[in-house]
Amino acid sequence: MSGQLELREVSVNYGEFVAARNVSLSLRAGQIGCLLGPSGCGKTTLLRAIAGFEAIASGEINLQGRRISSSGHSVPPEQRKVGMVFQDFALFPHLDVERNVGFGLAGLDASRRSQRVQEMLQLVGLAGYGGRYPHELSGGQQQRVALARALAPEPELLLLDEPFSSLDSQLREQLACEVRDLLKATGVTAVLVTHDQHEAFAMAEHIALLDEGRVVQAGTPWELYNRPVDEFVAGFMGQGSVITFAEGGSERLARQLGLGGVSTGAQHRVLIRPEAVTYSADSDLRLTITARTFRGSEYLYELALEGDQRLLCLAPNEVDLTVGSLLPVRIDSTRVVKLPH
Ligand SMILES: Nc1ncnc2c1ncn2[C@@H]1O[C@H](COP(=O)(O)OP(=O)(O)OP(=O)(O)O)[C@@H](O)[C@H]1O
Repeated sequence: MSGQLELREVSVNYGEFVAARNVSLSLRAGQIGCLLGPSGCGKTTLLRAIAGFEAIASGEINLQGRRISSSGHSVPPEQRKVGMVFQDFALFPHLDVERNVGFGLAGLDASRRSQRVQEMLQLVGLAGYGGRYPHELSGGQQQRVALARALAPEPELLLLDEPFSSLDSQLREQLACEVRDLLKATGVTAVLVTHDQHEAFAMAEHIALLDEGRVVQAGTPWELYNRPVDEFVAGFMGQGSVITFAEGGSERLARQLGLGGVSTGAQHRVLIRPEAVTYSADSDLRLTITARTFRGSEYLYELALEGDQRLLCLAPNEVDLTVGSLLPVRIDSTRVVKLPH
């Protein structure tokens, strides 16, 4: 049922404007990929190109080894075996849940269709809801119906366009995990579009981070978080401090932080995530607290370094110190990432 997806050097233009430039992405059958990036970076454009709603200017898109898009050639959307789930669910308001889910099953006879609809409702945890109308469901339930409708015709590929962004944040994370498990259970290949790195982390096995139409870095969530290729990736994937070690003054700061081995003498920058900085009562490294935020189980402390630089530290909430006092910390140098110039 599921297909291997390959985008090879795909560019999409709107007139003179290049919305996606030489984008490559490769997903194995059954893998969940993610196009991640800030607003306007070209995510939806690429998803629409994969679905067949947007022509591509160059490159090619292959699904299950079959070329579905290249410059001047495009298999129509309805022949691509691609299912879609949208941000606003896009359910038919005048159809009940059963008829919404069965919408793409016109080719099946009535009993087979009804059986498939029930299977799908069971799969998404909505057995017994078939007679309800969309307005009688919560947002999370509506999105599950949308998912059931998209999966019912057994697509080779499922495309999800910001599927959780209209839901509140707690439900979003819960549903993202549920949907990942569900997709893995069905074995369908999927591409998620989102601007939210937590959603990407919760669902995707492979992420392509885009900026201004280009892939800046592609890899596993772990690689993008822990081994960002530049400051944009580092900042987009999570909190952290980018510390500059200036030429000349670098040795002192590096020694102060216990990062002598990381320092090279020449000017360079490193990324230090908050979890690499731990509260350690007996540490000689004591830094002034400039701000703190309560995070429930932890405080996020902002600490002053020389040259107006800041370091972030996540400390357990029993470490309850006020702004202006000194926080003793240790930095795990193995988790410090050297950034390119
Ligand atoms: N039909 C169109 N005609 C001209 N330009 C367009 C068209 N659709 C999108 N664009 C432009 O292409 C760029 C990429 O848009 P796209 O919708 O793919 O971004 P996105 O990453 O999905 O953004 P968002 O997260 O805000 O939905 C934007 O600069 C947008 O203004």
